[in-house]
Amino acid sequence: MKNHKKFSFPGRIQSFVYAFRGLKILAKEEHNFRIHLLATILVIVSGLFAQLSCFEWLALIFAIAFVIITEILNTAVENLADFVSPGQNEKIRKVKDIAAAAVLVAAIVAVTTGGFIFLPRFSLLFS
Ligand SMILES: Nc1ncnc2c1ncn2[C@@H]1O[C@H](COP(=O)(O)OP(=O)(O)OP(=O)(O)O)[C@@H](O)[C@H]1O
Repeated sequence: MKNHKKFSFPGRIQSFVYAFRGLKILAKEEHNFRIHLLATILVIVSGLFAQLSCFEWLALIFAIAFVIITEILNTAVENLADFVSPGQNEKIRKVKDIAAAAVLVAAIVAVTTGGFIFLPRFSLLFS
C-alpha cells in the first residue's frame, strides 16, 4: 500500500535491497530466468570472440535487457494471477497468455538482432 512517507536515503537504499531480493527469487525459482541468464552469458562470450563494434554491443545489450525485463514482468503477473486465482480461470488464462506474448515479442526481437549481428560473421567463417 502506497503512503506518503518522507524522503530518506536509508528508505531508498532499502528499495534497492527489495529489488535485489526479487532478482534472487527469480534466479532461485524461475527456470526461464535461469535459461535467459545462460543465453546472456553465451551471447556475451560470443560477442567478445566476434569483436563487436560499440553500436553492436549496444543493440545486443538492449535486446538482452528487453527479454529479461519482459520475463521478470511476466513472472510477476503469473505470481499475482496464481495468488488471486489459484484455480483454473478463463480470465487468468487470457492474462497469462498476454503477458507471455510480451516475452515472445521480446525474444523475436532479440533473435533478429542477434541474427543481424552474428550471421554475417558466421557466413564469413564458413565461406
Ligand atoms: N489459473 C489458470 N487458469 C487458466 N489457464 C491457466 C492458468 N494458469 C495457467 N494457465 C495457462 O497455462 C499457461 C502457462 O501458465 P504458467 O503459469 O504455468 O506459465 P509458464 O509459462 O508455464 O510459466 P513457468 O514455466 O515460468 O512456471 C498460461 O499461459 C495459460 O494459458
